[in-house]
Amino acid sequence: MSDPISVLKTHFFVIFWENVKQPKGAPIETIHGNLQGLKPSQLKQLQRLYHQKLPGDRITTSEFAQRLAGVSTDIKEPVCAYINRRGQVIRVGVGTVSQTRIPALELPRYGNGRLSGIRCIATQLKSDVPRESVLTAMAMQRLDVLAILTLTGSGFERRGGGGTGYVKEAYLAHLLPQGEGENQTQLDSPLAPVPYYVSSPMSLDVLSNQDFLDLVDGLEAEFQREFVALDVNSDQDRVLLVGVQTDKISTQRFEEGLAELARLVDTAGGIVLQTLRQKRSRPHPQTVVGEGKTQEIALAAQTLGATLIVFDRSLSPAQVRNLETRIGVRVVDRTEVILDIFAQRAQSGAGKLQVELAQLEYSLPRLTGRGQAMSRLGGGIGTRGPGETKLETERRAIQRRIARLQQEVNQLQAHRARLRQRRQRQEVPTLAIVGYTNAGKSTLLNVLTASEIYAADQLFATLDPTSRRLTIPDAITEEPQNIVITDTVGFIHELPPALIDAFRATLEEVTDADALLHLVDLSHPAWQAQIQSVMEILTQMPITPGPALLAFNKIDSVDGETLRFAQEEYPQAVFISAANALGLETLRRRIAQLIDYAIANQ
Ligand SMILES: Nc1nc2c(ncn2[C@@H]2O[C@H](COP(=O)(O)OP(=O)(O)OP(=O)(O)O)[C@@H](O)[C@H]2O)c(=O)[nH]1
Ligand SMILES: [Mg+2]
Repeated sequence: MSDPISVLKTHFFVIFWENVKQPKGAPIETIHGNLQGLKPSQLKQLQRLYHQKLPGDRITTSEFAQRLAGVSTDIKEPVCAYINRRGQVIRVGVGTVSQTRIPALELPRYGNGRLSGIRCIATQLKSDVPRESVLTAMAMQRLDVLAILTLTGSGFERRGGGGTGYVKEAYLAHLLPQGEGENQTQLDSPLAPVPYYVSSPMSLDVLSNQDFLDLVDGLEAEFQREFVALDVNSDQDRVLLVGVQTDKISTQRFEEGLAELARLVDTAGGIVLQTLRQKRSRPHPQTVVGEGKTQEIALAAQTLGATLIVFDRSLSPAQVRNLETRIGVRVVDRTEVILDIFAQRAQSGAGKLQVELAQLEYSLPRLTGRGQAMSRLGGGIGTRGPGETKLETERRAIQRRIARLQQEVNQLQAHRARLRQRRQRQEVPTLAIVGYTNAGKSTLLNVLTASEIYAADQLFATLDPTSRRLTIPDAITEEPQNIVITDTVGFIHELPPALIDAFRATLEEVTDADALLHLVDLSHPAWQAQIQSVMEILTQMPITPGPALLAFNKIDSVDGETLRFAQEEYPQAVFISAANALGLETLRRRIAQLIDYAIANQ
């Protein structure tokens, strides 16, 4: 249970379980697509396609193609047959390739080093060149090949059985490897068209004499080579970011949010392959983005071999489920990425405790939500079973664990309170450094107190508060006096509530301090929004913290204009560079004045 990921795994197992249980009772010879108006005899004919077995080394035989074209001509609808590498027909559907395609979650997951191992033979009523949507459907399924048969409109049954004359011509289509060098550009650009090959029309004879194995082996070797060239580290998540810009948010703010999300993913150890954006007046209730965008994400995930989709906003459990079903890749929101970073960073027992609590609190309503969604569908056959029971047990186990962890956090809180009380009895004033993550708080504490606590160009480098003694000249007498200065966990825009709750023992170091030093990274393009976020989080704290001094850091990498602007806007602030020890004497003096003021006004 110490591994919080196991909770999520169970969660995903449940999703998967529900998806596979349905086909169980259904007949194997299901005909997919629109069956309206079909006669029983026509349905039989379609079902008989399942009895065909094709040779493994041919795309199709003439006989199979004619039979498929015959049914299609009879029902005046396109028909698709999907065939695996063993030559078995695994799916038959009435409609185009995009209408009959295999749902993402039912596709074997080969990653983009391989094709899906399934080919499709499809009929097309008109003789036109295959349409874009058909080729997109091919790419989304990573089909081995797609053969499209155009129809003559008539034909006849031979005396010995089997039809002839139904197929007019054939097109052969398949995905193409990207070619060297192009990969890189595709990663940064908005979704480049997926490269594919479409033959000119050929006779059915030529198509059925093509060597299928040769073609597919050649393609896969090429895909594999490119995949290896991408230097894919199997431990790292390959990530697509998805941003939804609603009316409420400016383009600049939206882009800053996406840039921060990319850094979060990077810090968590993922590789961002591509960012997809959509403008909507409000998120789609079921899938956040619209149907077209969902398809685009699925296609990009298939082509780029993504293993994770990260959304820039909170997702409801139902939205996650809907998206995962459509895209076929794990979907998480921003909060989960932040929780994951915290889980990786937590070093001390207290830190680990708080992270686990936060993760459980985040996942609990999601498990519950799932239970409610299932019961809303009504009880009865097929709804009972290990899924629901397991979920209930799991939920209760998590609740018990949360209660126990909360108790431990309470003890931690009491312990920290006793430490602070002892300091207060000795009447040592306390100062807490707060600020947006990566502002330079730990670096400042190090340079002020000659310490060596961990500071790094990462988000959430610090999780546990660290206190050090700092000697500063008294504001009036200039006599050296000791205060305690505490480095704290960084804040972030829209801090997940589960984190605020779980880290309250740590955050109390902030609320209990005599005064605050609010450090701002002036070199960050979004520094103003970051000040705003920190202020908002501070006002949400149960106890209002003491007076605060604003300090702008990293002035060494700030242009003159920004510096002048900030000085005009915040004339009371201090301007420093912690890394280059600039402005520290002024800072010490101002801290002394602040402490003096805070004590006098208590
Ligand atoms: N250029 C410049 N970089 C700085 C300065 N101060 C800190 N940094 C860099 O900023 C990065 C973040 O510093 P930290 O001290 O870890 O920041 P923090 O606020 O403690 O961050 P978290 O603990 O992650 O919230 C590090 O790479 C520092 O080297 C500065 O004055 N100038
Ligand atoms: Mg830090």
